[in-house]
Amino acid sequence: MAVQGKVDMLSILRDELAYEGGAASHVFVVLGASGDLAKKKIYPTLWWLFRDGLLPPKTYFIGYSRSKLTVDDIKKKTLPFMKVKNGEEQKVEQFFKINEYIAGSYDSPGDFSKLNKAIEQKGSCNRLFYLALPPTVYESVTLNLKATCMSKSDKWTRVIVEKPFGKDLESSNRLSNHLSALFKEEELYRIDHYLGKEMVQNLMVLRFANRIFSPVWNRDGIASVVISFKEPFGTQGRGGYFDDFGIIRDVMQNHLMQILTLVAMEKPPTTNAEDIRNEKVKVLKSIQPVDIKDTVLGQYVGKPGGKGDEAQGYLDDPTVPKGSVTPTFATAVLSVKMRDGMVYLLYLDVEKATLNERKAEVRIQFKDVAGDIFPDGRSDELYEAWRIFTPLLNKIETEKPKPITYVYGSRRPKESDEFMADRDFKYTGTYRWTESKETKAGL
Ligand SMILES: NC(=O)C1=CN([C@@H]2O[C@H](COP(=O)(O)OP(=O)(O)OC[C@H]3O[C@@H](n4cnc5c(N)ncnc54)[C@H](OP(=O)(O)O)[C@@H]3O)[C@@H](O)[C@H]2O)C=CC1
Ligand SMILES: O=C1O[C@H](COP(=O)(O)O)[C@@H](O)[C@H](O)[C@H]1O
Repeated sequence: MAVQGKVDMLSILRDELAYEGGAASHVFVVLGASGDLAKKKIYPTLWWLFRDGLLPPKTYFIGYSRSKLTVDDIKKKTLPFMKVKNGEEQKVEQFFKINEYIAGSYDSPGDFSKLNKAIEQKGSCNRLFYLALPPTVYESVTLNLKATCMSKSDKWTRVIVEKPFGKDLESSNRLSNHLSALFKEEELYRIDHYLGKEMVQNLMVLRFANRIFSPVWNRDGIASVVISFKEPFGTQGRGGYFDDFGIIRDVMQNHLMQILTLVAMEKPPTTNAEDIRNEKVKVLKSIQPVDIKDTVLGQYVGKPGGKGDEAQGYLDDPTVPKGSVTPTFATAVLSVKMRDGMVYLLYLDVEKATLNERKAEVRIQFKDVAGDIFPDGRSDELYEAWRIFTPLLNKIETEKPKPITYVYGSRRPKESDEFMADRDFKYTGTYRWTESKETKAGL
């Protein structure tokens, strides 16, 4: 799980570059430059930093992956995600001028030497390597980086690895050992970009800095919590990574667990990263492994008659192996038993290609209050409002009375004024149909 405080690329670059005073050269290498993360998040973020003048003057970008591409190909892929405004076209050109692309494999020392030569051409520089890659290649890539691409002399190297950190407990431990044998802790960043999201960061403030929620956020107040993630699009060519991992590893084990810990943890003594981490770990230790009987798994199929992406089921994505049973949907129920006896029931719900809206949501179900005056749980307002109108609506349905007519966009029909006048209706301050009536009502 990511270290709190080292959350997104923006903060990494700000932290790392600040103490250089902008004097040194920097080379940012995107490994997996041909992929989805690179085009949707990494290149756009680099562009925004460049556009807003947040990078040191001598900064260069190198994309690296196996696909035979050019900088122009990268530009075409990522432009739709860069949110370029009118008048910024020239700046975009300048941005791509400081980009390079190198095709190479993830296990060839020769290809990493090529990459190193390209970096060396920028002179003595600090180096950041962002692994926008499936975790299956982290070991070979980092071995090659260590052997061939580290900064020389007084310059530093940073290696940034993405979630999921491993594929299961064993491979995660192995990866930890592998990375710590190669790099110092200060050279390593483990990223979970959900920690950088404003709403996620606000969860602690919501819980621990106000009087509304703190008193009810306990075993007496909360019945259950539902944490959901829904996306309106499918894998869109990410089968090379996704099919090996599936939705539980992709989103549930990391993004949703980070949210879960922030929802369920006790108040930390301070907002210091270690204190928060310790509280989160206590929550995680209180959760039993998820049982298959408490889980529902699914995989999306194309929508009959749907257009474009909608028509494409998971198995129709050409990057997904035929007959794959990898889940793209999962719901799981967990229970967290805290030391004070507090029990949360947690529903985790992750879905790709489901709604036509995108959402990540935490829903808290509070317990019923004692002495509930609405014992049958019926929404009484709704019930009464329908009770009042249903006989009328039924009558209209059966008798079909002829409606009076009125002209589109005109004032209300004259007949209705007469109808109201017949009843000696007292107009009140809210009546707004005609100027004369408004005046009469004293508005
Ligand atoms: N996409 C997203 O929105 C986000 C993704 N991430 C993380 O980023 C990482 C990469 O994800 P993403 O970019 O979506 O995945 P992609 O499937 O797009 O993979 C990235 C690149 O890796 C190479 N690749 C793909 N599959 C394999 C494979 N089996 N073996 C070797 N190389 C492969 C491909 O490049 P080539 O063939 O050219 O070498 C591909 O372009 C993952 O760890 C993911 O969890 C994190 C946050 C968001
Ligand atoms: O890590 C990932 O996150 C994205 C969703 O993140 P968002 O910030 O774009 O909402 C998800 O699409 C992807 O599958 C997963 O790898």
